[in-house]
Amino acid sequence: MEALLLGTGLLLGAYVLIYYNLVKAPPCGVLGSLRGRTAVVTGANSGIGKMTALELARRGARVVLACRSRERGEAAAFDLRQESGNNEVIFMALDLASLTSVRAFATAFLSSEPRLDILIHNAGISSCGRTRETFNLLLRVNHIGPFLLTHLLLPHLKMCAPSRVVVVSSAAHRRGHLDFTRLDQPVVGWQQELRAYADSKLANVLFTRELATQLEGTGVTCYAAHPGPVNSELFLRHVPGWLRPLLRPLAWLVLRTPRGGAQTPLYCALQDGIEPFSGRYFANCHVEEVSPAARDDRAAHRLWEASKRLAGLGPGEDDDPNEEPQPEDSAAPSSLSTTQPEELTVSELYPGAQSLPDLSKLTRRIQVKAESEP
Ligand SMILES: NC(=O)c1ccc[n+]([C@@H]2O[C@H](COP(=O)([O-])OP(=O)(O)OC[C@H]3O[C@@H](n4cnc5c(N)ncnc54)[C@H](O)[C@@H]3O)[C@@H](O)[C@H]2O)c1
Repeated sequence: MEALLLGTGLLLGAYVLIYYNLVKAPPCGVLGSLRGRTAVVTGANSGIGKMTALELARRGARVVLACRSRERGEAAAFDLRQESGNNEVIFMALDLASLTSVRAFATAFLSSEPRLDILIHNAGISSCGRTRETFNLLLRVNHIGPFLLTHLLLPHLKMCAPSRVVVVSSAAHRRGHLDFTRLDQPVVGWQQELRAYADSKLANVLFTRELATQLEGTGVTCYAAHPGPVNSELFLRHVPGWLRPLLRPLAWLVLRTPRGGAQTPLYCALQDGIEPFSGRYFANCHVEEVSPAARDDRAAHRLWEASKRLAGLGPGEDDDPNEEPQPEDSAAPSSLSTTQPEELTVSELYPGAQSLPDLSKLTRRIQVKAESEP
């Protein structure tokens, strides 16, 4: 009897611990008005991206949902307009697997939208599904597409500085390893897919690191964000149909909600004062140290050069980091979000929400002089 009680107590304790640490992660997004600001969120028709877009819309931003499917993208835009009461939520077509589509999106965006303040690379895949491509589809969607999109949208980001780029990465980057001789090799079978997913998430962290270096002094900052383990369709949609009804309740029980998962990307997009951590990796709304492979500046630079080739960036298109940014819009506030007098502050709405990362816990970024590829 005692053993039974002890066992039940332990189980309950473990569940409460998991529930409050993982499922109910404290909201740490910042409240402030984003009126007059424009944000792009990729893959915003579901999961973490949809919740991220909702929070940005609630703060008054014009939000562009960059999604692959017109039907699902338009439906999400409709939902988000209803839920946020903000009519400035629109859909624009973007398929990150196609470099032509990325270019078409950038052309349409740059010609129709006068500004870009926040770019959130959220879209991602964990498997190739039934698609058989001649290239590494996971790297293409999770890294090369976002790499190209960032380059093409940089003129707007610079013009609107201070502006931000957030790359939704994953703790899976710790298992990643980049083999530069086989970067674009097609991925076959679930084991290779798992490895390629981790590699692409490592690419996200290294890309963010190098991007920060390239953008120093421009007022555009960037962050890699780990949303935590989230109950979304990312992995479930590739699980055999018969297994899904078993896994769904388990996932609901132990994983974070998409809204919880959106908190760290939102923090990176909105929190004032984190600019000195440009290029760093955040989890649970705190800056975190990454694995040695993910803080290797030489690898980051090598990946940058390889990505330029894989993204088909011509020499003229490679953004010149020394180029003078255009003058800041004098009407725009100097920080990304502005807390309006009539609005609630984070601590009023979410008591106990975390604020700035504890600077004393930070390990300095190791500066390794990047060398050009042999
Ligand atoms: N769910 C988790 O536990 C978890 C953990 C760590 C990181 N992440 C990351 O969070 C991000 C969002 O994932 P999620 O969990 O919300 O899953 P999700 O499957 O709900 O969202 C992924 C989104 O990306 C879109 N997408 C896929 N391929 C695309 C393409 N070719 N072009 C444009 N959009 C495309 C999908 O349509 C979908 O809207 C991903 O980058 C993922 O790697 C998720």
